[in-house]
Amino acid sequence: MNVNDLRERGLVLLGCGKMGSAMLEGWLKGALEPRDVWVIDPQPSDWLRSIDGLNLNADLPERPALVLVAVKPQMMEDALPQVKTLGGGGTVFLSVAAGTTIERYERMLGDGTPVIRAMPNTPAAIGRGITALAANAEGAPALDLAETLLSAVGQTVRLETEDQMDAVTGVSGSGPAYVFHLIDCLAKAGEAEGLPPELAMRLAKATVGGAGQLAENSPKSPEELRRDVTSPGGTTKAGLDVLMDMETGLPPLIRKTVAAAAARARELGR
Ligand SMILES: NC(=O)C1=CN([C@@H]2O[C@H](COP(=O)(O)OP(=O)(O)OC[C@H]3O[C@@H](n4cnc5c(N)ncnc54)[C@H](OP(=O)(O)O)[C@@H]3O)[C@@H](O)[C@H]2O)C=CC1
Ligand SMILES: O=C(O)[C@@H]1CCC=N1
Repeated sequence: MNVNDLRERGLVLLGCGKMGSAMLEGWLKGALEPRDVWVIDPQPSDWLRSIDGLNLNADLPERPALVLVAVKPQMMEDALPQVKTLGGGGTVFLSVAAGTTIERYERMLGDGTPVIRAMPNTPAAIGRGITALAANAEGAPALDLAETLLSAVGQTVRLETEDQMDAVTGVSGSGPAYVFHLIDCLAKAGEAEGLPPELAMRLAKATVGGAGQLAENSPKSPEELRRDVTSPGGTTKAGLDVLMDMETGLPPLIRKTVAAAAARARELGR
């Protein structure tokens, strides 16, 4: 199966909120035309309504090549029956729902349904996401196509086992929220040190954005890059002594944060 199959047979997007829209926006930049896509969403956004040629809450094609499931896990029981008849064969189901396991889809859609489970993140909205993928045996032949689709919105990575998906969710799926919170905390701390709010926020955003890009592009490890900032007996060392405390600093806090997100993903999957 390849992108031509999507164009010939259609792609159905079940749920088109933040994540579905980020991905659709990426595909419409070149991989697909609006007429190739059927969107099912009870309250379509103004942006969706404005796309000429998009099949919005229209009758579905008989055998679409792929159904992308982008509803919240809690809505799954209500949403999935709308595409249940497409289970059991030629249509591939690609899910981005946190926690919802491949086995649960097989139970809901019937044995033999090709299922790919994926975990993207919201930097997809600017083509800078990363998506992890895992498939059942029937879905494995469609992994190349899923990667092609998802690489329109950033990097992709295949997991060795689906079991890794909840940890991935805790790290990169939810991760952007941790980083946005870090930006807020950094700006608030700057304000507390006497900076005007707008300046503090501008400094915080540029620092996190620039450091993230440097970490991604540099041949040096984050640890080396951190050392480059840290002059002996200087200001950074004073700050890091607080941040890197193994009992009260960031390491135990981030460990607990990621563990809580992964545990919630496992819970949602039940
Ligand atoms: N946001 C993120 O950072 C990430 C999200 N995900 C996963 O993506 C999925 C979607 O999350 P997100 O985009 O944030 O959530 P949103 O709430 O923004 O999007 C879900 C969409 O599904 C719609 N919907 C609700 N019920 C139905 C139904 N019965 N049939 C069809 N559509 C329905 C909602 O409509 P309405 O608003 O009217 O209820 C909404 O537009 C989740 O499973 C989440 O785990 C994965 C990775 C990252
Ligand atoms: O918060 C959530 O459940 C979703 C999954 C990963 C990011 N957002």
